[in-house]
Amino acid sequence: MADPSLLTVCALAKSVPGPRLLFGGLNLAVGAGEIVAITGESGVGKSTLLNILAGLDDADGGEVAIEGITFGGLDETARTRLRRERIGFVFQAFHILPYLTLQQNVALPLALVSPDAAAARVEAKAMLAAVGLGGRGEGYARDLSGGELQRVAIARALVHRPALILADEPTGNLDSETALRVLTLFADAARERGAAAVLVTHSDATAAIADRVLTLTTEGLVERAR
Ligand SMILES: Nc1ncnc2c1ncn2[C@@H]1O[C@H](COP(=O)(O)OP(=O)(O)OP(=O)(O)O)[C@@H](O)[C@H]1O
Repeated sequence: MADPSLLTVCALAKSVPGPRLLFGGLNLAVGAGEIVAITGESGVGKSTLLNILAGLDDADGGEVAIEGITFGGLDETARTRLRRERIGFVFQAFHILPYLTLQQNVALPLALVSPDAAAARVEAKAMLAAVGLGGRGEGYARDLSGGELQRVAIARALVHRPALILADEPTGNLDSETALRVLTLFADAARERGAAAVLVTHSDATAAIADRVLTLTTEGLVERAR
């Protein structure tokens, strides 16, 4: 049985201007080593939920705790630090910085928490190779396809071995073989070093590596029979 304390979400509520309720009374517990997939119709609020879990957006009510630490009790500096050190985030729009090389982009999470630039370079290089982009580290985002950018984003989210991985449609731009390759990285992070992962997805292959598949509704997350 997984330890339910890595990510706990209690009575979370969020509305957007309209006003329209995206969700209310949302509860979730994700243990170390557990992978949860979240599905739901377009516009239902999956990306908004992920942003709240990462402390990038505020809920209207409820609480999110990572390893027992609630975002609500932290100032902006402490929030940023928790996010940098403990979370790896794959954004739907990737957000690869155009003025840094790909290797520098991937090394960024390490550079922000450790002064050892040489070690960060080595780890970034290895991570790029792991997503099938070995030898491309000196290139820039402008030269990459959507699927390649997505893989750089995944390498950057995993390089600092975060306790919590949050990924928004992480295989949306990938062919099935490449998708399987990156999904193995998520699965390895969970099984080998006890990371917890929340993956927003429409893909059956991604749902297949998850321990639970949940559907987002206005009443919260509903477990899907498998
Ligand atoms: N700041 C905002 N102002 C108004 N509406 C917003 C705001 N932020 C989000 N929304 C709306 O909230 C809804 C949920 O958006 P969100 O991106 O979370 O959905 P999603 O489930 O991830 O969708 P998709 O699967 O298409 O990516 C959308 O209808 C969006 O237009």
